[in-house]
Amino acid sequence: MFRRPSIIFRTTAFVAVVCLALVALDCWNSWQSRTVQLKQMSVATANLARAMAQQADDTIKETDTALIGVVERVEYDGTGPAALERLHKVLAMRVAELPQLDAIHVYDKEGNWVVNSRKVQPQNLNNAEREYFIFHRDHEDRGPHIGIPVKSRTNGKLLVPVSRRIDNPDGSFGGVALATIDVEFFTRFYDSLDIGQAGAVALILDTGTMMTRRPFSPEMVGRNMLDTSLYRAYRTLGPVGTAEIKSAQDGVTRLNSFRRLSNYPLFVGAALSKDEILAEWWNETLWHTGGVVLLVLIVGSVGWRLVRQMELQNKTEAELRGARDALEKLNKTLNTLAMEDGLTGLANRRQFDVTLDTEFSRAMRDASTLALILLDVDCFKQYNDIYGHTAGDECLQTIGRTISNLAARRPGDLAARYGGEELAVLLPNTDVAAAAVLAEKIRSAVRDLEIVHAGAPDGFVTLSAGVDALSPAGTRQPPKELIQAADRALYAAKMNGRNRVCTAADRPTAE
Ligand SMILES: Nc1nc2c(ncn2[C@@H]2O[C@H](COP(=O)(O)OP(=O)(O)OP(=O)(O)O)[C@@H](O)[C@H]2O)c(=O)[nH]1
Repeated sequence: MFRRPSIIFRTTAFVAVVCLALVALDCWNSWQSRTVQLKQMSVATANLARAMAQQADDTIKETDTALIGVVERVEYDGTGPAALERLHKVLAMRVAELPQLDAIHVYDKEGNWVVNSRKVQPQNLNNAEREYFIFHRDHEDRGPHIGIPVKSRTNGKLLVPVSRRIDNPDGSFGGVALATIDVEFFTRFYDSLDIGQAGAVALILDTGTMMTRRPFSPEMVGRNMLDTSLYRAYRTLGPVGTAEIKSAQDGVTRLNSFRRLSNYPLFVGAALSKDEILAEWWNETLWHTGGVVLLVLIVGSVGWRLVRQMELQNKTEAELRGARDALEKLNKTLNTLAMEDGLTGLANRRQFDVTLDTEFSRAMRDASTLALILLDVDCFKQYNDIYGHTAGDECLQTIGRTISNLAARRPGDLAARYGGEELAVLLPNTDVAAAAVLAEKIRSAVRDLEIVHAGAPDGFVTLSAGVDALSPAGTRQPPKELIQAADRALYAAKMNGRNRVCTAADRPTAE
């Protein structure tokens, strides 16, 4: 059977649910705003990578366009003294126009320096061992080639070589045209980007060689990046993608976006530190978590006080109920004590008087009968004298029990101690004859107890009884007269030799 939980349990559960709901709501809210923050930053890094890729693409495109012109001139004008003089001027002009360029060079098929954009034209220098030279010598491909970064022989700068092959009229290898982009050009652009303290960006060759990066360090230029997580992510997810990567170098976890250049075999990577991305979110989260904790504490403490109050109220109510029950019990006991005879356990005189009045009125009202038996222990003075007062008390108790067992069978019947050794039985709706029969039963039962009484005529304790009753047709008379009539009958019983029942007509019914 389902038992409804107590109000205290329900209140405690309600407060607990409210507190938990507040905490859960705050956690969910915080997690949502963290997800949004990371998503926004992912878009931001992707946009950054797009801008970097565009810048690198444009820079190389401009450089390559200049190279195409140079190759065309050399292939058509040749490398005679007049042509070289004109070419030198053109090269110087191109370099002056394009801020990213450090220089433009032309090498013959042996790698010897033919002409360049600088004012001074060094003699007897050879670049045949450079990677880009070897590439063009061995490949007939006429497209641009982005080489691995080199250090300038003339000014020591770090340079990104962009080169094209020059063919002889018969299609054989005739030399190389080279334009070098200053690494610092990219570095300056990357420094202008807002990527926080721990952010990083890089320009990397598709083959895994680092061109440049921010934070910049000269040793990183030309480094092989094949083993890095960024390169692996690019290879796996590329040409465009985003990945969360923990740096092996500085241990910082970053949100990386990478993108391949549209026209050249390079890719850029843009990364923002996750800690920096989430710094503001952390700040906000700490504030409202503090607020929620405070709220939970307030709700919890108010709830706790409420529950305590209820417990106290319940306890007080239980105590009051207990006190009321105890009082009722005490009242009952007092009532019983007030209405009961302490020795025999029968009703006392007070109760007898009250009941007589009540039953008398009822009998008059209903024109019914009401009988009264008065009983008196015979020669009781002698009994006390012979056996002592305590034995006398015990004898009265025994007689009381016997009367109680025989009389008072019906709800309205009442057996009472009328006074001293005198007892009474009140019987509503009973006539004299029926009362006399009951009186005889009592007398006989007491005699049959065979309580030895050396002072009594037949050696045992006996009773005498007087019986009378109101008749329905009788005239109205006070209850006192019923008692007097029964008493007269009792007197008659005594006079006629005791141990007998007499009615008001003074006729003994037993010997
Ligand atoms: N032990 C004891 N004796 C009581 C009690 N109440 C009354 N008595 C005694 O009962 C005796 C009544 O004596 P009496 O009125 O002379 O009558 P009796 O000796 O019974 O003689 P009859 O009534 O004429 O047979 C008195 O001695 C009372 O002291 C009681 O509660 N206990």
